[in-house]
Amino acid sequence: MNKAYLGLGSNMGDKKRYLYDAIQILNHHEQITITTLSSLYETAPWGYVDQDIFMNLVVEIETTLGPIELLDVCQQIENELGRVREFKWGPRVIDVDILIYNDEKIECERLIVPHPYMTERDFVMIPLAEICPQLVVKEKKVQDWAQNFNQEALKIIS
Ligand SMILES: Nc1nc2nc(S)n(CCO)c2c(=O)[nH]1
Repeated sequence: MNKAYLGLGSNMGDKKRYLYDAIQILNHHEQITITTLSSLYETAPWGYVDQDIFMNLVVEIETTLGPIELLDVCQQIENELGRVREFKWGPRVIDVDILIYNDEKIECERLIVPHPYMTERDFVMIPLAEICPQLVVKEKKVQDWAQNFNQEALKIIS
């Protein structure tokens, strides 16, 4: 059995609904079990800032899928929910990123794990610290990475 952490985000349309639908598709996949969900956070856009605020959360899963098979499922979910890639780091109805896969370091054309930008992103590290503060990522505990960010900047929404 493999353990992975996925970062989900949306900043277009009914953001909560898109995130809920993505979680439902993951949970109904016969080779994926959702074991923990972070809270849902309202977050300021990172990377390309001239866009709407995001909603983000992190999901812990157990899966029998390999990393590329899991990536295929994540991309299928994005396609199924209507994601259109207009430009890099632009607005999107849904994003499902693989952040961590076991303790593997993967670097291939389609996939880099741990996610290359994850430790620079409050919208990843703060939800991740909520569910697995002691996990070590890039040789440092998640809780220590999360302390680099202003915890107040992210609002937990119900
Ligand atoms: N707050 C926030 N900013 C973002 N910038 C990009 S790109 N993304 C997409 C992440 O792959 C986000 C995001 O999910 N949340």
